[in-house]
Amino acid sequence: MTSVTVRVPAKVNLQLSVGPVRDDGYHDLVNVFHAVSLFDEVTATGLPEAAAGEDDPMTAGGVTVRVSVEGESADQVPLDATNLAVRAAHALGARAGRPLAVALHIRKAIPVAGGMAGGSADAAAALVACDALWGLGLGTDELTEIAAGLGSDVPFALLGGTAVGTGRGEKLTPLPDTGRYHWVFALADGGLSTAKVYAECDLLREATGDHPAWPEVSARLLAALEAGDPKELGESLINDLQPAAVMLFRPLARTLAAGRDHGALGALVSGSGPTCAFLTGSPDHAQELALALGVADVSRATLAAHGPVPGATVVATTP
Ligand SMILES: C[C@](O)(CO)[C@H](O)COP(=O)(O)OP(=O)(O)OC[C@H]1O[C@@H](n2ccc(N)nc2=O)[C@H](O)[C@@H]1O
Ligand SMILES: Nc1ncnc2c1ncn2[C@@H]1O[C@H](COP(=O)(O)OP(=O)(O)OP(=O)(O)O)[C@@H](O)[C@H]1O
Repeated sequence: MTSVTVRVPAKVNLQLSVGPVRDDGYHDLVNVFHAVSLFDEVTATGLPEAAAGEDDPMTAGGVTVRVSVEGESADQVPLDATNLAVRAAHALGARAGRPLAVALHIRKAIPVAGGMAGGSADAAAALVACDALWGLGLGTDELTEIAAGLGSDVPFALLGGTAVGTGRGEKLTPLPDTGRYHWVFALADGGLSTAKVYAECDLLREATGDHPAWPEVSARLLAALEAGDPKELGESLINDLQPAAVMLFRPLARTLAAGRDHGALGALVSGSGPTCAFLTGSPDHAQELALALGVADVSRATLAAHGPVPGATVVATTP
């Protein structure tokens, strides 16, 4: 094979309950992930191994990676070895034990630094694409282990669907697919740093003397998912990071209010934000809400999407 293309979804968090800070600086979570039909694509193309050279900043452990990006906010995506897809290829290639070289091309549709795990998605896609390109044949367990080392959200981007994440979000239990949910996402002008939003959450809790309880999965949310009931689901959505995201990005309060005023069944900040997510009852309802939010001028752009959808999947190969 000379090239492999993988499609990978964005996520929204149906429940993000943030527990106490751990000794390693991360927070224990209950994180109900939901993959939605907003996709990045990563194409991995083999390069002659002669491209590899240890003095090249894009070479690590005998693996040389080139990266290019097009699409949504492509200018904000790093093109050096900090790119999460590059880090994924380096981590995977290290398991091959032979010199390798690959070009990664990323087509972005997931907003950058938007709380929808776009970088994590690209890392997961790069793992799947390079595993196929290099014929490594690593199993799900091994890929998931490498994914968890790259970031807390990366294992879910491999899995997709709807799943409960515990630990720092990397330990996953899939939930059965019982419904199809129609979402509208309001994209913000700018991004938020995930680490800063967690830090702000800690500060707010300190200021209010609010000690977080050990997080537990919401029984109401699980029942809503089991019943496939969007109205119940809308009323069960939880994001403990929302107050912190709104504090750091004040216009979000207006965006969320506009969604509720225009009939969303549920409205919340997606993960660490600043994208806002609105649950609707049907594709038509989603289109109407997207239009109304556009007219209200409370976001940079609106996108309709549905979930759940599968995780990182090979969509094309070139022999
Ligand atoms: C907000 C979420 O997107 C919700 O799914 C995730 O919890 C963040 O996942 P991610 O972007 O993959 O985050 P990582 O790259 O693992 O960590 C980035 C930073 O977020 C904070 N972080 C992340 C996950 C976690 N359980 N506790 C944390 O405190 C830490 O400051 C960490 O340094
Ligand atoms: N492939 C990539 N795509 C987007 N951003 C990347 C990528 N690799 C590294 N980054 C860096 O990571 C930062 C966070 O980007 P990302 O789009 O993953 O944020 P996010 O969606 O808020 O993350 P999460 O929801 O997982 O917390 C960006 O500001 C960018 O500098």
